Amino acid sequence: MTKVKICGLKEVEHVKAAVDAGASFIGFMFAPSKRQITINHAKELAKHVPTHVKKVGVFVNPTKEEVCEAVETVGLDFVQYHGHESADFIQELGFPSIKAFSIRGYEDVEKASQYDVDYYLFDAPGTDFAGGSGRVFDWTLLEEATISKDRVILAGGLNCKNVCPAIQQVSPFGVDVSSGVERDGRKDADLIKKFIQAATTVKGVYI
Ligand SMILES: O=C(O)c1ccccc1N[C@@H]1O[C@H](COP(=O)(O)O)[C@@H](O)[C@H]1O
Repeated sequence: MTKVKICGLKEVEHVKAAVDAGASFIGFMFAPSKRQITINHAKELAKHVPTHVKKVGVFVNPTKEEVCEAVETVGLDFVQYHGHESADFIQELGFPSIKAFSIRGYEDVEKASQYDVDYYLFDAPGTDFAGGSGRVFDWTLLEEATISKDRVILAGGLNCKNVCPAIQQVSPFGVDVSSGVERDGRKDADLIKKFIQAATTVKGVYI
């Protein structure tokens, strides 16, 4: 079954909706974004996340101190690096990690092989911020990827309508969504539920 990460949560109601609907990962944004929250805010939200659902902190070019403080205070299970962090930087910090790659062309997909991380997240390039633009990239660019599919998380403009064809085409380990489960700039419990239902009932080609 394809795993789902619901990203950019800010309200307890939406954390509960994601957990109840079967999300495997919940993402808290610590980087500049309209979804950015403080470490203390995330700590409060984290109280509503059971241990089987993994808490992910999303950062863009953070300092080591920022990452360590958030991991310790919130009890993060994974750190998502969504900027230009080097493989050495991620390695030195040593936390379970997800590295995001903004895909403009195949050369961006190839960059993934330079990293030794738990999951490789392929996303569309950001617009105002480093990610979370709600834009889709060309999924056919992943066809030649050398990274094992069971380490791939697909992101970028996914929603309740396109998540099934996306999974059928790419067969990723997981899918990640932010804009696609929002209405008028705010997360929507009904869309979260519909997205998770769609993503977890469709079968990929390889998984
Ligand atoms: O969500 C954001 O605002 C954001 C800002 C900076 C870096 C990453 C961000 N979000 C990540 O991008 C994916 C895709 O978002 P979308 O579904 O296209 O809106 C999101 O899931 C986050 O992992």
